[in-house]
Amino acid sequence: MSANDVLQGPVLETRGLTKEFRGFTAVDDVNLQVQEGHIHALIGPNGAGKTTVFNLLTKFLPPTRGDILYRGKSITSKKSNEIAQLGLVRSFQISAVFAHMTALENVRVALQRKLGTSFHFWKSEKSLDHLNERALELLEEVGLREYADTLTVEMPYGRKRALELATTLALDPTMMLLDEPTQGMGAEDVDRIVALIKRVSQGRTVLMVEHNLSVVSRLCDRITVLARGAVLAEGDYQSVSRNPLVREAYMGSDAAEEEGAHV
Ligand SMILES: Nc1ncnc2c1ncn2[C@@H]1O[C@H](COP(=O)(O)OP(=O)(O)OP(=O)(O)O)[C@@H](O)[C@H]1O
Repeated sequence: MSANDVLQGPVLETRGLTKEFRGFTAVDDVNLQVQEGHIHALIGPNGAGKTTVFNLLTKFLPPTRGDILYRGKSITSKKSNEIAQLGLVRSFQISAVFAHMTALENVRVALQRKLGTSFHFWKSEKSLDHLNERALELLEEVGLREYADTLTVEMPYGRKRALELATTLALDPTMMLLDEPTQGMGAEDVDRIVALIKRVSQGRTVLMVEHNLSVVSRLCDRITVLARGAVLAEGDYQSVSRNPLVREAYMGSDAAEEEGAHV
């Protein structure tokens, strides 16, 4: 295989990815391929294994079997921080954003985390200015410039989720893993986040777990449907939503009810 073949392959790939919890197979021989530049959704009814796949991809959990490849190289035995350094970054949950710091301070902390190792960096006033500039740029990018000095605890929920994206972008990801980015949002916030994800995904690859199928239909190039830990179907929104197996798997589940509510 030439170097070119590697670059043209999927950005992120799993081969036979399996996770068992005391004999219960939560993720069952999953072969996932995420192509460069795509927004790829991982969907499926409750308990399908989506969160477990995410936890495996970001090394929160070790797999029982199988391999994970990023840009053609195995990352199966790497740690969370090591894969973040490779550019594969999971969005932080709100709980990881400091409630009693301002939006600007939170983004600055994320930027510092990225630069963390270079202590000498902090000795220069100039570099601190630069950090503030970059933090403001990131807030601008997610439409939060006016919230720069607002305490995070006082921000509306939808804006906190946007801040979460800004702190993710601070780590300079080439690929972002977004865990239910529109969860718990009203329609207006959902629209704003959809537009935001569209914008920040330019030049990047995104894999997202998302229950809201309207969001998936508007954003995603490709969709993988999980059911009972295994891949049930894969394709674009049209083909997946017409698939009788997918319809059956969603029938009677909470996700089907959500679909009704959102589509
Ligand atoms: N640490 C664990 N120990 C035992 N079983 C687990 C553990 N984590 C997940 N499971 C089980 O694995 C299955 C898949 O769970 P997972 O949370 O990955 O599904 P999901 O698709 O993300 O569901 P949801 O949409 O409800 O968040 C479930 O049956 C769950 O009970």
